[in-house]
Amino acid sequence: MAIMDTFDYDDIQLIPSKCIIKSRHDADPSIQFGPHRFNIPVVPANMESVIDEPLAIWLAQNNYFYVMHRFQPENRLPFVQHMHSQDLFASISVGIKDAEYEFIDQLKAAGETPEYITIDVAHGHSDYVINMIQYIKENLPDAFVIAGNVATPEAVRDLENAGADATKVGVGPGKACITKLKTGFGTGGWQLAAVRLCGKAARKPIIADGGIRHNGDIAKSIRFGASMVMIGSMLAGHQESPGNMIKIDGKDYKQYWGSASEVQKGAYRNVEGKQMLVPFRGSIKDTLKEMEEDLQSSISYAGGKDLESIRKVDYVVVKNSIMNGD
Ligand SMILES: NC(=O)C1=CN([C@@H]2O[C@H](COP(=O)(O)OP(=O)(O)OC[C@H]3O[C@@H](n4cnc5c(N)ncnc54)[C@H](OP(=O)(O)O)[C@@H]3O)[C@@H](O)[C@H]2O)C=CC1
Ligand SMILES: Nc1nc2c(ncn2[C@@H]2O[C@H](COP(=O)(O)O)[C@@H](O)[C@H]2O)c(=O)[nH]1
Repeated sequence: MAIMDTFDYDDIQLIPSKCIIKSRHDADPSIQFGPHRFNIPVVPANMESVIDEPLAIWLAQNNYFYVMHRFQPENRLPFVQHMHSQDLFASISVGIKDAEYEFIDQLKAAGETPEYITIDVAHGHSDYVINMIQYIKENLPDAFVIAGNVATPEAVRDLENAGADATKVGVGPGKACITKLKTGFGTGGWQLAAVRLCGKAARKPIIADGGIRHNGDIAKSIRFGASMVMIGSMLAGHQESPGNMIKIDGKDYKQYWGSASEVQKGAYRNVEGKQMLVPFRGSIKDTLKEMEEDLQSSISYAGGKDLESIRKVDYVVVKNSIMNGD
């Protein structure tokens, strides 16, 4: 089967509806996601070059969603305990290898249920992911389980039916990704259309993961069915970001590396990611504030008062021409 009618973020413009608010301040861009309500539907990617413990603490304290990465596995139980000792929600990632089942056992034995657990693998449409969803639900029934990553409506339905509370959509659209080049597979170039297809099949929330290049792409993700948007490269260049700062010709950059890169894996085996530099952008607090303000504007253009109004707007397919005026 070939899916012919596809598009990506740059191919779409949303059409304004009559404004019903006096000020953009009156627009509410918050989102209920699992057991918490967050300021905006944005979550930094669960990558070692995007999030670390100090940033996770700041995000949780300030009402932003976060997902801690899984690349220092021994730190995860102390991390959950540390978050809970401060009355903050814990949100962690797991893989699907055998040792990860022992980690779920450890959490249970310690009496620590993270509020959110993300099953983070490249190809999430798999019985091994389904087994992990079921194991977490059996042993830590109060955890909100996010499973991914997937690219198809069938995958969304299979993971939801296995017990996932949300699914994460996006195989290969990431900035540090070379999956599409090395394997020929994925949603690179049609990520927004994949979000739309998956969103139509979903009965539970979906996270659009990868390919966000402008703040307006967040509103477009919401329009096409996402409840939350995961962002890597655009959130990796801040003073709070874990990557090293590099100066070239007087300009500051931060290192951003893929979770399946040689840098992350420590060996050139099954590499599907690269390391790159992203421009330094100052504090993440300012970037998140700007995203919030831009979403408030989006809600105003949608003719509503909250994110729900964005889901109803019409759109046009302009095929790669939204930058023509620049
Ligand atoms: N969103 C995306 O497009 C992508 C994201 N990533 C990120 O990179 C990190 C590493 O991912 P991943 O390689 O899944 O992690 P893991 O090394 O934990 O692999 C997951 C498990 O699935 C098995 N597996 C079977 N088929 C595949 C496949 N096609 N791709 C990957 N694993 C497979 C692996 O076995 P074995 O290793 O023996 O094959 C391994 O046991 C994750 O954080 C992931 O999110 C990576 C690529 C794409
Ligand atoms: N194919 C790969 N995808 C990766 C890798 N590391 C992370 N990712 C995915 O990218 C998004 C972030 O995308 P961005 O466009 O916002 O930068 C992240 O959440 C993962 O799903 C990798 O090594 N290879």
